[in-house]
Amino acid sequence: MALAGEYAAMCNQTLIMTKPGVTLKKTLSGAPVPSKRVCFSALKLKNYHKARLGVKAVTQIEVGSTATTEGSRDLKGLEGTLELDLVSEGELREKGFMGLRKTKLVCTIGPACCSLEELERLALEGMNVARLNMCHNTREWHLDVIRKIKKLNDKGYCVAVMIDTEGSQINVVDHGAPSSVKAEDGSIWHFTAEKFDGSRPLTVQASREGFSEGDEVVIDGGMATFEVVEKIGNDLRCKCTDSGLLLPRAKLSFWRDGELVRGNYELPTLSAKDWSDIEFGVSEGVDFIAVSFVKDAEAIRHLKSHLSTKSAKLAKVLAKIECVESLQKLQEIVEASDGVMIARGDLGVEIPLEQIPSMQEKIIEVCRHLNKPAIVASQLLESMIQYPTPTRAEVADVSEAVRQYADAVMLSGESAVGSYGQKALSVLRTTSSRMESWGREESMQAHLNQSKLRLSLSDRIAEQICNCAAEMANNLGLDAIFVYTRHGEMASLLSGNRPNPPIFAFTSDRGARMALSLQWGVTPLLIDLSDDMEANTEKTISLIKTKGLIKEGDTVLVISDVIPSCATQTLLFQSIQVKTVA
Ligand SMILES: Nc1ncnc2c1ncn2[C@@H]1O[C@H](COP(=O)(O)OP(=O)(O)O)[C@@H](O)[C@H]1O
Ligand SMILES: C=C(OP(=O)(O)O)C(=O)O
Ligand SMILES: [K+]
Ligand SMILES: [Mg+2]
Repeated sequence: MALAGEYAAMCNQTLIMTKPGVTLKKTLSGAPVPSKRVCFSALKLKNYHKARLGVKAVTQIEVGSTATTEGSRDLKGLEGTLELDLVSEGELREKGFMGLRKTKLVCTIGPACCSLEELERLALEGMNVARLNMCHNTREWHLDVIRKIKKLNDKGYCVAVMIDTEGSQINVVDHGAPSSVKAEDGSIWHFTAEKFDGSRPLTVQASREGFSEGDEVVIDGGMATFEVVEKIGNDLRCKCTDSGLLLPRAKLSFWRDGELVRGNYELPTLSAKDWSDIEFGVSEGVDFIAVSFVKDAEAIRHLKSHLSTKSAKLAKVLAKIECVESLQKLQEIVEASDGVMIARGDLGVEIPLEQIPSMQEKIIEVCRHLNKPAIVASQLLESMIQYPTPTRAEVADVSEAVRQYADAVMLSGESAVGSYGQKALSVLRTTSSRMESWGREESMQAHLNQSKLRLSLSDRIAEQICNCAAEMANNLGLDAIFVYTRHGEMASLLSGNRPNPPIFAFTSDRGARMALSLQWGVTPLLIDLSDDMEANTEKTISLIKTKGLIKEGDTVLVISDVIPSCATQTLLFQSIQVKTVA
């Protein structure tokens, strides 16, 4: 009764309420819809001639056996097309509803996987999002990859594109060798911002003003360490104090008296190059923009408001959590963004490595509560850059991210430059699928409810619907959840409950479909939605049945948050129904 009471008190709208189990008679376009008694909630609202009664919001909770494909309704006008990607369709045919993988897979694209054939192999292997790290390679190269992915999507794949900004970091630009070089203990190196001609050159980006003698220079979070022995103008003369490898684009951090020197973070979150890369990404219609070294919510808000003036299709903005400031302002950053990447590479430079697993779990949990996807990134299968099998520890790391309910896991060098990118992706896929099914078998996924973080009534109703829907779907052992959603909001909200059955999100918005590629457990499908929810449901079930993907006796839970376009602006139609395919 809580929902009904709250609803009536706060909304002051006309409501139709009956006792539990009593069904209001109604017709929808003249078609009788049989409904059964359901011991589910004290509230049972029906879509009851809302226009006549002046009802602004209708919540319908209905459980019934409905002849969905044949018989009860005139299917004229219900023909249409349904875009389900090739890979999900194959997975569904082969393994059934419960075989659909929940954890999404992101691959960094680099020279090792940028041909059309290689990209297609990754798509077939389950890549949901292709990441382009703007730190590397040319504009033309990135453009070529984006165009190839569009080509694959035209063939029936559904791969979203993410660009990842370079951000303000100090990188090795040139260390005088084509690949990695070893720095020996006690050897002397020069760090310069200029092209350097002398011996042991190390050309690094950004100015090192403010750094002083005695500072420690740490390469790639500990691959090698140097001490600044002398400042010569704007250059630094450094002695290697801990030998190790210098990779071509290694990252540098400066430490003084055991504390990180924040000099490089005084640079803006988005540099002129980042803005130019973002313009490029927007003009190419990328789906996600991941912002490096986010320090507060302001940079994210600024970028989002900039994007909203740019084009109709809004790229989603992901905040990379990779510095201490982003941990300190985690909540506000997650709230402002459309999701996060837990960028463990740089994060591991800033906080002790042993803190990363617990920090990762905390970030994922904050994201789940705020209904934002979280990607776990960096070094998941690092050894596979060189070797065809992962270490046991790497497999355990991937499993842990899945157990923590990350929305997605990501490959970096493993796919970009590694010799076994496709195999690494297959390891991610099989490891996450196994962990997911084990979680279900052991009932570890029971009832992850949304907490009441949302403030508006309609948001809280949506949240309650998702809580109920997930609980019903799990308890009743339903086959699938169908969500009808214009902007993807309801589907992503439901994903937060991490229900057992797969979530099929039907949307007529291409951008919303792509954005859902990153959301745990959601298979996004493109379809024309009408204002008639019954018609939408019947049309989709009919089309899926025609494809042979759903059969008589399968049970689906149907949820909608579609706002009919013909209705008043404020009219909301939110419902839960259980349908048995006839
Ligand atoms: N577009 C690209 N072109 C060339 N090399 C790339 C590209 N993207 C990634 N790489 C390589 O893959 C490695 C891992 O990728 P990533 O984790 O994105 O970068 P980084 O190590 O710079 O943080 C990079 O160090 C770089 O060597
Ligand atoms: C993913 C990361 O960011 P980038 O590769 O851009 O440094 C990271 O630091 O882990
Ligand atoms: K980057
Ligand atoms: Mg980083």
